[in-house]
Amino acid sequence: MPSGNPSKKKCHALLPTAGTGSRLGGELPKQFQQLAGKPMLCYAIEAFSNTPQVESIWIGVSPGFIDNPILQTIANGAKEIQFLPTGGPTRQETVRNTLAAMLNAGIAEDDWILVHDAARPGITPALIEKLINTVQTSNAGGILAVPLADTLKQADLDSVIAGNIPHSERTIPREHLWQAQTPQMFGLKRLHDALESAIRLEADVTDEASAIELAGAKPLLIEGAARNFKVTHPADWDLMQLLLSSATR
Ligand SMILES: Nc1ccn([C@@H]2O[C@H](COP(=O)(O)OP(=O)(O)OP(=O)(O)O)[C@@H](O)[C@H]2O)c(=O)n1
Ligand SMILES: C[C@](O)(CO)[C@H](O)COP(=O)(O)O
Repeated sequence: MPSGNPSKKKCHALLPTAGTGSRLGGELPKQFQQLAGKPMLCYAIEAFSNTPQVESIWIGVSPGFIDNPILQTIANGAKEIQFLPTGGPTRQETVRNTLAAMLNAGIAEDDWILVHDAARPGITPALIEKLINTVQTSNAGGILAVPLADTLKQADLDSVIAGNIPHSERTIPREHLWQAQTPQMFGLKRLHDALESAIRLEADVTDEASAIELAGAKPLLIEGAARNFKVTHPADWDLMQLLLSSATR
């Protein structure tokens, strides 16, 4: 468990931004495509820039993208932003590489890091502050998540409700089931070491909390919001376009 006075630790945003957006498609990776008038990445940068407790924003991009002029237009005037060529073959490797660069840059080992998908442009300063204010007093680390509202079904290979398993296992009880969102907030060195270990074990961790759980801890679940969904498929893009075109931020 990280030591030190939780209130003295600074908070920094880490935006893994090195994906190819293959499930969405398009000429550019989705985070750089125009969404409601600006590149999708701008929305997350603005939300963290407009959150007073967030000191700096670190953005891990593919090494091949680091000199792309689009990055300078995106960074224009926002809070202390660092673009880093730390993109890796998987999301968790991008996050691990960016955390290592932050340690090398002298960020304090027990400062808080909020890892947020560039693909979740619906994030707001209010949601970020809710996470910070809850986690900072606990030292445990935590994530935004939403309680599952739909009934979950187990499918078989023919995409029908699985008949080859006991009926009691076909409909998965949804009490205590949550859908993980981001930001996910943990101590810098603690998260780096947990991800390093998970990658070495070739564990399939698709979020930061999974690596922390693997290390034996139990992160807090803090209720997020439906608007903070991840833009993955074309239908998500269309829905987020509507939301951002009409919503007040
Ligand atoms: N090697 C990777 C893969 C993903 N990401 C980032 O992780 C976030 C969530 O990942 P996802 O929505 O899956 O993005 P992509 O991997 O780009 O999408 P796809 O799986 O459709 O290719 C995105 O901001 C993406 O840029 C990353 O930094 N490095
Ligand atoms: C981190 C995450 O957004 C939590 O739900 C999700 O695991 C990312 O998955 P992806 O396949 O890398 O988009």
